[in-house]
Amino acid sequence: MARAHAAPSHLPLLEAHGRFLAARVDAARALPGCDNSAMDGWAVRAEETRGALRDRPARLRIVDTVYAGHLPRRALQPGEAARIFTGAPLPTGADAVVRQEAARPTDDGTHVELFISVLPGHDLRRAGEEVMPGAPLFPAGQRVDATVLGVLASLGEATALVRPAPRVAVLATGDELVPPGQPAEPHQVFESNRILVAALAREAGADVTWLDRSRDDEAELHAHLERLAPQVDVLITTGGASVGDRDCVKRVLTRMGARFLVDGVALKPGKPVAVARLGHTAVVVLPGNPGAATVAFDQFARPLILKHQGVLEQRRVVRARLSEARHKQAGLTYLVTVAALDVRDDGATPWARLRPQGAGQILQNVAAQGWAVLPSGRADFAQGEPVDVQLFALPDFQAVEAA
Ligand SMILES: Nc1nc2c(c(=O)[nH]1)N[C@H]1C(S)=C(S)[C@@H](COP(=O)(O)OP(=O)(O)OC[C@H]3O[C@@H](n4cnc5c(N)ncnc54)[C@H](O)[C@@H]3O)O[C@H]1N2
Ligand code: MOO
Repeated sequence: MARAHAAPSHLPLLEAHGRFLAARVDAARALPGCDNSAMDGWAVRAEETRGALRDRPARLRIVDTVYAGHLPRRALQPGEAARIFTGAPLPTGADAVVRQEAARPTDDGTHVELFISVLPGHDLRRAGEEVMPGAPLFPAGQRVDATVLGVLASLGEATALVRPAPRVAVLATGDELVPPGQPAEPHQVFESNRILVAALAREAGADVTWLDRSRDDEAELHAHLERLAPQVDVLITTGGASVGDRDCVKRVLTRMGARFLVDGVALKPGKPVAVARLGHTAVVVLPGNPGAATVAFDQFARPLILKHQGVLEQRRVVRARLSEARHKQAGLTYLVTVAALDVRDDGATPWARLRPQGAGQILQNVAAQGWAVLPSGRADFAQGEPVDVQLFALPDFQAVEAA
């Protein structure tokens, strides 16, 4: 879809949660910022602990107490030690810490006895040992999760440069649909796609600003589309995408001047999916079957929503063996829900535990791990046959230029 991403802006860290970095982040300071103690104990010169044992302790004069966030009052001279606490800066002259369990102050509090011998660097955290100033930390496209937020804050960043969430509207169509919470006859269907698709859109980073419903009536549908399209970046419809007499979504869009980039694909579930542009708005027409809507959203709407945020998602793909044989239409690629990857002791390749496939069913995708890809060109797949599985967890995101 030829559309520039939204301009990035600096958001307070918690508001940037779940978004994607619009530019690389380099470390603005060292981590840690200075040499400091890893333990509560005593800052010492390591050489002065040489040979120390419990019955032959090294004895040093206590000259200072250093707390985290405070500077030492003075440098350590030979024969001296400073009381020090975890995270407190190391006094000049000290090069090691002896933890307090291995030491004891004398009764008069003037000296400390050390029961172990330590080498320089013992129980210290060195300035820059984790991150050097200027080090490239996160690439553009990095997803801002909790761990990334923690790192940004520890570098002193109060904001992150991210693109705003694309605005998304979801319009469910169908005469048979009844909103949940109202009474329904057996021939009626509780409307579930709106909440399903809205939540999928949100999981892809969208700000779902509208949730509407239309009957299979061209004038009503037209009115909804005309009102919603200018207000959002991505408009997603469900139902009425196929060839039935009342499947009028594509017809109405065409009449409104939409340009179709995709209109039907060799994919199951999700075959009738379409992608179009209506003015500045990207429109994704999802099939009404919930299982088909889920796959079509995943393969067509999700990438669009992510692209608005400046990223291309790359899922991990693993080879796995089919837990059962499958027959399919040869001309279509099938995406079959994988409930789990099972590692058995019969080889290195895991087994993809397939769920029953039903475009009209809704349970198969709950807590799913990925899609098994049964490619077009063949009808029969044997049990145990290795195929590619697209995994949902831990994808890579790469920054992309606006098309
Ligand atoms: N003759 C043909 N018939 C069908 C074809 C075809 O190629 N030739 N394609 C089939 C495929 S594949 C799919 S997928 C479905 C999709 O059709 P539509 O997008 O037109 O969906 P509807 O007919 O409106 O609804 C299908 C099914 O889903 C239920 N539904 C719809 N919206 C919702 C909702 N918001 N919440 C819950 N359930 C919903 C609806 O009640 C129907 O049961 O077409 C095949 N037909
Ligand atoms: O594509 Mo439909 O999604 O096969 O049921």
